[in-house]
Amino acid sequence: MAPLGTRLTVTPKRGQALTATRPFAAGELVATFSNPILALPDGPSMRTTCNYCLRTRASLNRSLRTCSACKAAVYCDPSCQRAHWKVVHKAECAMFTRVRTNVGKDWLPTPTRAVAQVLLLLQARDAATEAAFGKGGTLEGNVQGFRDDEKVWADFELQAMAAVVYGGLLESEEMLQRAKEVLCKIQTNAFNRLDADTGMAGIFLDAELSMINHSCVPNAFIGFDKRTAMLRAERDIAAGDEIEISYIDNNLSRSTRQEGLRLYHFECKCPRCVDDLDTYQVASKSPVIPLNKFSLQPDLGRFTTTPVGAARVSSATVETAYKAWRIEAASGNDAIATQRQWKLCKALAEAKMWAVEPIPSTILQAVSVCQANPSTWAYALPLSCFLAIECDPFKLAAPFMPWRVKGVMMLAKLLGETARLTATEGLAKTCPDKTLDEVLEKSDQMCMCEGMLRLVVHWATIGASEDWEILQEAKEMLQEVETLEGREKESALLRKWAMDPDDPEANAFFKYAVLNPVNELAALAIGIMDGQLWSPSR
Ligand SMILES: C[S@@+](CC[C@H](N)C(=O)[O-])C[C@H]1O[C@@H](n2cnc3c(N)ncnc32)[C@H](O)[C@@H]1O
Repeated sequence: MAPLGTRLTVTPKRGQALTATRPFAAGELVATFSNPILALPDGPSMRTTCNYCLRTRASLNRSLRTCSACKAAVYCDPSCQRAHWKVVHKAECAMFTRVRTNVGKDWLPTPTRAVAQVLLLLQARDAATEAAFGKGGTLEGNVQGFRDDEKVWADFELQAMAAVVYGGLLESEEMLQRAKEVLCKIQTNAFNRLDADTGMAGIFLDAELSMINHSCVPNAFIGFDKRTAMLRAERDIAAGDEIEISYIDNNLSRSTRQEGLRLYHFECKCPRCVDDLDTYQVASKSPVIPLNKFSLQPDLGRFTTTPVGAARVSSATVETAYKAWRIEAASGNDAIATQRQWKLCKALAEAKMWAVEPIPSTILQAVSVCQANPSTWAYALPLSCFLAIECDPFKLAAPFMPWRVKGVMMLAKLLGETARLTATEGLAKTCPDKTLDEVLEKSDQMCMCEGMLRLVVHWATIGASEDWEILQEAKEMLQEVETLEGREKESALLRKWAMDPDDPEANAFFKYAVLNPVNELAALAIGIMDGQLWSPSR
């Protein structure tokens, strides 16, 4: 069954597909998926994450209760424990006693646990699991494709064996074969449930959601909230359009994307792949560009003319830089490693291709490096401004995309902090740079902060669920900032701008009080990356 507003179709070259039966506006929720067959945290984090609702101990800020039988699975409360027992833990609980006895561990690697769960649910004749994973089940497995890849298949054999042994299942050739087929289906259909807020991963598999095919220029995206996946339109979708999401980071170069898609066993024929388009070329064709009128990059012309006046570097150069960067990035993320990674971005930086990886990832990492050291802390602000105006809008042309909203929220928080320090004169003491200090001194950082918060509240309301932590936090901060004494006039103008960005007076104020200082700060970023960050001087 397909969710309301969609229907299942079958295409000759791509198998089953999900197609819209009515139009969806950009940002609109297409469907929610709350009854996954698999929803589990990654390996060892099953000890620090509620095994049912998948909220982490850190986000809940309290200790979790452990299953008294297996002493492995943990829960945030008795209702989650009962619900998990019903959906799967009843079948898998004894497995963890075996694991402890055999290898002295209280967790299993994610794929092993996932395969064991499916096999145990099949054994218990669970209807949904049978319909998806049973003989003639709905899920594509690309079994032959995996079998042809010797290295992958050898890996699958080990994982399948572990699932059968720890699952306490009959160790027959038939069971092992079945376990490998289950693994193929999981690999093809499960989502990496990357939690944007905590950075925690895990896997999520829902049989209906698995019907969605891939494109590197998708028209939809998925967000996760606890045990629910939400499918939203990334741009307007017309009735009759196939709904497509990206299985991988679609901003990476073509060969890196192809490497990521290898495990799905198909050749992507999207325009980005066929014409080998870079991030800017894709952004320039995006139908959601006009939404950026209400954003930190309201100069819509930039979407079609950027990078300005520079010769584009070839995709081969991008590939080489990214490959070298990936090796370097794996070696560390401290200041020295980040500086080395930045050097590998040189060719792209000279061409001003700021939104092309590995530049954004390196700058984002530099933000963390700055924040870890009091003498460089303030540099995080110009670097984040740069990401918000020169990288994120071109990588994610829709301003409601959660990663983009998160970047603006990061700025709001930094500004709240620098405003507090400037007011107490603490910033001048810690700010490592005179020019930065001067820009901050003359800017109204509270106005900038409020502008950011209004953007977050506006876009998160469109592209995320009401209880998204970032949205809640932004609303609370906005309430505080709005009610600060002495800023009634500024706040009224920003409120007016949020309601009508075309209002001349409000728009001019937003430009003067928010956009101009953000651009001035961003202008310092490359100098910081090229030198000051690594040898701060005053
Ligand atoms: C999650 S499933 C999607 C549903 C699948 N089409 C089916 O019939 O069950 C992933 C598999 O769908 C196919 N697929 C997804 N996107 C595709 C695309 N753009 N072109 C061709 N095949 C695609 C590949 O076989 C891939 O391994």
